[in-house]
Amino acid sequence: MWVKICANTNLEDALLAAKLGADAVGFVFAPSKRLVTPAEVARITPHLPEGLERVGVFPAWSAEKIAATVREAGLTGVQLHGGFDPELVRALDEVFEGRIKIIQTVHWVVTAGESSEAEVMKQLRLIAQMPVERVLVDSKVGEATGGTGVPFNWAAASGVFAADHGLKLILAGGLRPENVGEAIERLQPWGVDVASGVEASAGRKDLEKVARFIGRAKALRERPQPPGPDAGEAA
Ligand SMILES: O=C(O)c1ccccc1N[C@@H]1O[C@H](COP(=O)(O)O)[C@@H](O)[C@H]1O
Repeated sequence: MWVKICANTNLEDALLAAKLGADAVGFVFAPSKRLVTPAEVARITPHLPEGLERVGVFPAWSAEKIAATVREAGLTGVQLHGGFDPELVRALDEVFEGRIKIIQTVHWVVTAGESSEAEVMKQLRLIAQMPVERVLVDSKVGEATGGTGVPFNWAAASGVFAADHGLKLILAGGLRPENVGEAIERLQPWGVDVASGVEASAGRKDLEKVARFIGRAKALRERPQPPGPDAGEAA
């Protein structure tokens, strides 16, 4: 199970996540209580272990601005959190020639009830035609598109996660040490991602919560995936 500990704001927390077995750490450049600047992240990433993925969470910026931030901050991945824009995905793939992992976020609008299922399914079919393997499904609550601490309806989402669209689905939204095991058992995602559920306060991680979250997630395995470029990297 691939695990990302997101919304880091300092070196201590990012190193803690790495030490406890996270596969990736995230840094939020979208409007957030956990917002960081490229310069701040540039002071953190040189001190992280080599194999640890460093993912920037971006709003709807241009490909040029995202690429400049990736370079300045020393990132290995981008999480496109400001909607699905095929042109942006193509432009980033071209600029980085596949060297950067792209995670496309799809939002499950929690107030939309079961109609979210059809909308998310539609977006996954479109994304499956793009040079993107990883898709993060996160809750949208009102205008808040991330870091909400609110899970979406896992029962309604079970068909989406069980469908064979050839994508690696990452579950996010309101995950915590207490519910991540149930979430994985019900949806069997390829990976999980958490921000607020492992915090002591906004932007500060809680050691014990991070340890319990990673321990629980790593104890469970994802659904077997078809072999691809990432095969075997998140066992
Ligand atoms: O974490 C944030 O503050 C944030 C703000 C704006 C966009 C994305 C953000 N984080 C992403 O949201 C998911 C879910 O957060 P939570 O676990 O429900 O608090 C998180 O994994 C980040 O990828």
